[in-house]
Amino acid sequence: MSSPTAPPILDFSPIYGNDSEAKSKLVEEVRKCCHYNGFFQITGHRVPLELQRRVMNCSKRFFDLPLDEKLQIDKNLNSFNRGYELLRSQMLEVGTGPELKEGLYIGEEIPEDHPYFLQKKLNSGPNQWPQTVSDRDEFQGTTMEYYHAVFELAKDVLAVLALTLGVETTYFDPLTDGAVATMRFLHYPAQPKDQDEKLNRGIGAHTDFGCVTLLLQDEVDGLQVLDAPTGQWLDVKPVPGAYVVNLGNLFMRMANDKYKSNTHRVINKSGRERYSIPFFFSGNPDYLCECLPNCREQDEAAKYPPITVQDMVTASYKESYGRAEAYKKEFEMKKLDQASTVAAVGA
Ligand SMILES: O=C(O)CCC(=O)C(=O)O
Ligand SMILES: [Fe+2]
Repeated sequence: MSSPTAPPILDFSPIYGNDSEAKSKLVEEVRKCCHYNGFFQITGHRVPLELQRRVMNCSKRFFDLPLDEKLQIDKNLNSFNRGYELLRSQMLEVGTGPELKEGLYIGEEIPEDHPYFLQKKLNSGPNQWPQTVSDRDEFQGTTMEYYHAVFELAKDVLAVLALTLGVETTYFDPLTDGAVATMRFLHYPAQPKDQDEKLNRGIGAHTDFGCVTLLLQDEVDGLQVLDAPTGQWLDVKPVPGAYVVNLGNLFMRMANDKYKSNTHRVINKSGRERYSIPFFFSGNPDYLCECLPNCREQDEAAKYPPITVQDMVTASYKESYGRAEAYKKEFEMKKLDQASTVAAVGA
């Protein structure tokens, strides 16, 4: 058996050109990746390197702020998933500790009179901007410029995914029109080198919830993808300017499990701070996710009933945050237990 290899790096530029042979080759390679584990990297896209550098600089400026200033925009203060998330808030992998990462959640600017806000659509509301970050206008401007650039790229990726399914590039327009996407600035502090691999995660083993994720990493590695057939964890080495693209659970469901949403994790053992910016494309909240064309044989049934983007993603969030809450409660109970034991001994 050949040894497993990390997600391939694909040149995306044929999609913007007229070389139909190069385009077909790209589509074929993407299709192969979708069947294998749903992960690939792309270069040759249209998001400028210079914009990626500016947005990474914004992210670092934010995380450098004192904790009390970051907590002024605590994401627990609103119900629409925007703002700052403290270290150790999430726990995606059963049996591990809360995750060693902090984040800033950003999305399309949705004012409080917008129908999406009024109807409580998925992650829809005003962004929570840090008031004390240096060069605040530039911070907001760059962040939104980047958000919109990656949104466009996500649409291009979906157009290619449509081609892999043998349908028109416009097939996903009803999914992308009015789509909701969430971007996270993430910061992983350096984990001590000798820390127990089993228990400490930057982000625990998980699959993504939505349709497709586009991830920008800095030059510090730490991201790993599980090679299901061999059980090995493969490093996804950072490639300057590239996006790691992976399919989420929603896309796998629509593809009747023919395309994969694969398990991945981050352990930052580099001894350095790590920064990344994942962009989670969910889709129009009202879009009804049904089995996609050419994803089943004629007599094969769809494995899943239709579900809206809104319902599918909301259910996934509830599950993962519920786990972190349950863990913290258990942890607090243990501390209380120990305190009462100590008190009894000391009495
Ligand atoms: O930071 C990374 O490299 C991966 C992040 C990730 O998997 C996620 O946020 O879902
Ligand atoms: Fe992920």
